[in-house]
Amino acid sequence: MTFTLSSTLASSEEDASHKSGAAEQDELPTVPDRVSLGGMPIYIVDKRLGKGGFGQVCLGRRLQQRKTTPINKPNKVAIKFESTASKGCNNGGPPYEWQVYNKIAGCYGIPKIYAKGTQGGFHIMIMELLGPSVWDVWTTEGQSLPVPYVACVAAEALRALQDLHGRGYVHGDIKPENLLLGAPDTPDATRLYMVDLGLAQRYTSSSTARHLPYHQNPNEFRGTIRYASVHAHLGRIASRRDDLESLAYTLVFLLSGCLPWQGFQGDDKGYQVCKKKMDTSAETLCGSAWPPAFSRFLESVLALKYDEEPMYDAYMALFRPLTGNSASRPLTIFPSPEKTPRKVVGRKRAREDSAEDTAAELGLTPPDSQRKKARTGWAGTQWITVYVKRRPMKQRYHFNVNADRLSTHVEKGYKEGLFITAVASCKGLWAVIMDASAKQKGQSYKLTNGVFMPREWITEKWDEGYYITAVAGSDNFSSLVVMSKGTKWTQQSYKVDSTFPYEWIKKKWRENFHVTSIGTAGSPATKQQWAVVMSRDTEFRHQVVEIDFQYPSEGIHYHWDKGYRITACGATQHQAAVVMSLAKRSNAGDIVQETLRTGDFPATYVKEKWERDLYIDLIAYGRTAIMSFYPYLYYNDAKAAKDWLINVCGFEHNITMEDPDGTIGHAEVKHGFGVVMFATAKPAEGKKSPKDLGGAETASVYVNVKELDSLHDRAKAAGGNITKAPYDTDYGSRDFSMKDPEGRLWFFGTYVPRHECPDKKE
Ligand SMILES: Nc1ncnc2c1ncn2[C@@H]1O[C@H](COP(=O)(O)OP(=O)(O)OP(=O)(O)O)[C@@H](O)[C@H]1O
Repeated sequence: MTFTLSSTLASSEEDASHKSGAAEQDELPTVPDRVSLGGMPIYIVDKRLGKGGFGQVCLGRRLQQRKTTPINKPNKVAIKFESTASKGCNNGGPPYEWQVYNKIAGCYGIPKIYAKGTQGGFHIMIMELLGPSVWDVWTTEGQSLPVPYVACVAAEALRALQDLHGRGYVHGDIKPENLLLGAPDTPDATRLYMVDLGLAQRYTSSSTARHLPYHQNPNEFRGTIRYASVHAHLGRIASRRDDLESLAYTLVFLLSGCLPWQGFQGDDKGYQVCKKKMDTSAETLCGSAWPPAFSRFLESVLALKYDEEPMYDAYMALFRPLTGNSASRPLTIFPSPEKTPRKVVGRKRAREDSAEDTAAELGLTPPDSQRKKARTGWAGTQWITVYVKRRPMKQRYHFNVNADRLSTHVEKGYKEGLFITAVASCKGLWAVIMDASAKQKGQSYKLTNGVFMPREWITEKWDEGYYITAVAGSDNFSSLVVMSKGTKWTQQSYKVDSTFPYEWIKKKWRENFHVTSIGTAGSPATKQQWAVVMSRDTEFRHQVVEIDFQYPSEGIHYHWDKGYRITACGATQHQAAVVMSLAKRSNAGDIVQETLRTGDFPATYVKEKWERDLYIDLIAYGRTAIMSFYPYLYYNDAKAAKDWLINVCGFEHNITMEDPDGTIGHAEVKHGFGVVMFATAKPAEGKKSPKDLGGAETASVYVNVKELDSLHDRAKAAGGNITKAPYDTDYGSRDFSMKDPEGRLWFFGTYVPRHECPDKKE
């Protein structure tokens, strides 16, 4: 069983490659040479079939072989030994896995358990003998399996998961090593089974059968890094969607032989892998080499909510057409449910279309315009502003403030009786919110140059009775720390760390501290740092942390509904963290709160919010989103560009040509965020254009966003050269550009998070 915290997990997935090795035989405790459990015949222990983190599985042969045996006392069995001293057993008690097997007996695709007992210092489970794992088959077949095989694995694993989930459990460790075939030379040799329930967990309450409440424990990880869902990496309580995400990664691994996040090493391997998963869209991962069913499945699974019931039947229906006909099918698959024949009007559908259509019919693929993209593969940074409804009051905001100008604004505010309530930094400039909400008796602030959190100054101010009430850091580690007098807090402590210091927060929670501010500094080019400030005797009763590689919308809504409100937030360029608190006051849950994410500082929106008595309470700038991306191609001969794409890069779909009329157009990205402006290089009279392109004779080729990654890869494979775009466009962040082998074709993409994303709890 794999059951370790993230820091110790690095080796667990690598274990997969050296299961059942004779060379390792000696490292394991010697198991008895025969097993005799009450009610069962005696079994001679034969060769080892496999081993895991805590146990080993051996072949058992019945001492007295019979021509015919009762179904539950076969001649050959698998015997799983786990030392009673093993960490997987609770104080020598039976392994946790046994409980799960008891609860789910008879589940589709789970091996039969004949007996369990203890003998000679081992917990012993006698189970149905199975054959090689899908990992073994993948290895023998040259580290990639054909589509029909993988589609069968998909369909069968889905059926087994449907049954397991139906019984209130999630598996928690779906991977090729835990998917086994039936015993060779038996009628079940081509059936698929799921083993290793050591990480299985209930996701429903055993008494009410209702879904367990949502919760995130950042830093807590169970599973195997390579196949774990992003939610598992982020420490969210396991739910059905996690098994399906792991299954999707398993399928891609079986098809393609590798996953893009393999090869990370070091202490932060789990973090790096998770980040890479978040930055990889379903289209990129599944590529265009495989039938679209795989990316449809992944895309749909990634969009599942915490407690949403997956559409197992629809998923199975996606894969079934790819499994081949029943005579040639490499694995036995569960018969498809009775289906009303679909009326096909017009043309005869190609196989790939039929998977698409099935998915659409089953509601898996809503039209692009409605589809909420879980991961589009491009990180984006935005302003996050959190608003709270208050009695009418004066509030002022300043943004894009240069260090030299800061004091002018602040002093002016102080003269008007306002205090700084929130600060943030974006691209080396500062944002400051001042208002009359704080019941403060005095305030002091310090702007440092290149030093994140000026310890000496903070200590001095603490001694004078001030507490940190707001903090922000910039890309070069300069910081703006605001300390105030008049809070009811009695003690304060802060921690600066390159990873979000959740363990420290948990320790401080136990000492009656609560998070009161968060600041971040650094950029991807340097190390990033979090500063978390915690204070004692706050107005909070309980806090939770939501952290993600995008704005953690689901967790925020869940906790809003439970009466929590956002009381601190911060974001680096990789992650956003939100702290939500339950106040001691019983009516605190009535507080109206809204959030907004915007590409630019939300100046115009703030005014509109003020009209509704909503005032900025918190502000941060950092990564909030996986952006939609609208690429465009620019070439001085559009036809040649198209030819190059189609004939050399093998790029077929969704290319539309536009006349080189020199006008500026704009396109709305249908899913996700963003209105992206684009322009041809020859500007029309009086219109804006990208800076360095004016005057060239050009045409543009617009490429559907979905094709970007495959285009990118194919062009690279065809000898294209990918470079950084040489200029910033007027319309947003530059990203990258690409030339064909002759240096002719320019391809560049840009994303602009111009679209506002409001979120509210009233
Ligand atoms: N019923 C079975 N028949 C044949 N081989 C089996 C059977 N059950 C398990 N094995 C083999 O033993 C290996 C380890 O089994 P299992 O995963 O249940 O053990 P574990 O100690 O819980 O492993 P891990 O630490 O990887 O979670 C499997 O990968 C498989 O190769």
